[in-house]
Amino acid sequence: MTVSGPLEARFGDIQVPAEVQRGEFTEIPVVDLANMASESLADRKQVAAEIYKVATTVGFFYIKNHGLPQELFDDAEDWSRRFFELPHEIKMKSFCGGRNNEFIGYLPQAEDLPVSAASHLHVAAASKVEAYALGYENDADERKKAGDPPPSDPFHLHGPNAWPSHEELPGFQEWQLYYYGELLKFSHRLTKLIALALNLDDSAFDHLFNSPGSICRLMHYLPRKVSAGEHASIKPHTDIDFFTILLQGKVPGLQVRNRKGDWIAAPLIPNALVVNIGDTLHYLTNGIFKSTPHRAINLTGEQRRSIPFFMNVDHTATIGPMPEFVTKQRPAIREPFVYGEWLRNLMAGSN
Ligand SMILES: O=C(O)CCC(=O)C(=O)O
Ligand SMILES: [Fe+2]
Repeated sequence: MTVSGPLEARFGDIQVPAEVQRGEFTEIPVVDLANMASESLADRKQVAAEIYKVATTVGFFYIKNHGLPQELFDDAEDWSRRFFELPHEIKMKSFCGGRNNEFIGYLPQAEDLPVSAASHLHVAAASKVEAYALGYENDADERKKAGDPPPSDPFHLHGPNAWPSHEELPGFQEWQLYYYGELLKFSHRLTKLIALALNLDDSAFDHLFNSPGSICRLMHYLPRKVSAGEHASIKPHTDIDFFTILLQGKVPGLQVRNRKGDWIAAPLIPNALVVNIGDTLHYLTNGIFKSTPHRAINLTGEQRRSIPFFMNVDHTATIGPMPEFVTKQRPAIREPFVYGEWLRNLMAGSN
């Protein structure tokens, strides 16, 4: 792995206005990925340079010409609608509470949460928002063959996924695995572009994604009236993952906070997806890539269906500032930690 030239110099070189370099952006930039799969390394590096620019300043960007077919996303919205239209009792059969990995399964809106649910679920549940999340399975990973052993799981964070049965929603499981698999494949390619953006070998992150803890989440925001002083549907947060690829669907609602504290709306751009850098990549790059706070709010009077795909590293991966990004001027921002252990603590509410 090599980094050519001091990073501070690279950072200083980027052609963006000073206020954007300070994180005071007023819109979410768009990166054109048309050359992502070019045979020419120079072409790929040009796209990577764009990513470097936006990941070090805004931390959020749209991707267009990503090569994923619109049909994939139209189908996804349709399946999401069908899932959330199921009766409450059926959705509750996949309830995330009390499972090994409480990030997986169905999380009802706060109003419908069982009183007995653990307190951290009450914190996570939002008013007028329900969600359903799928975790990693070999079956969704094109690199795995039939008979391959399941991922090693020392932290008991992998599966099993919670599905509505074939009778309850025929075709849903198959679609979920397919969609997850397509997003996982694409995300792998994006990790390579990100490695290039950081002047690393494009395989530099491959070892972190053998059986990744990635999660595909269907989200359903019901229409709601927000009275004075009330806040967003999904509260301000940063994502804890490597990066997130978000399908906003047909209804906007995402807002991103700049470093002045202004909330910048992320409008819908046809056929574009939103990517944001998560805390894991922020730590790996020793803070060079920004994990930016955001929230979502649905004030349209319509139902909103978004689908974030959280690209996570392996639960067994050790995460910490890579030596390439640690200098005397930029000391390590945190100690290395094991990702799955950190998630476990998060679930226990102690991080
Ligand atoms: O629904 C959205 O637009 C964003 C959701 C989000 O930020 C999240 O689930 O982490
Ligand atoms: Fe998020």
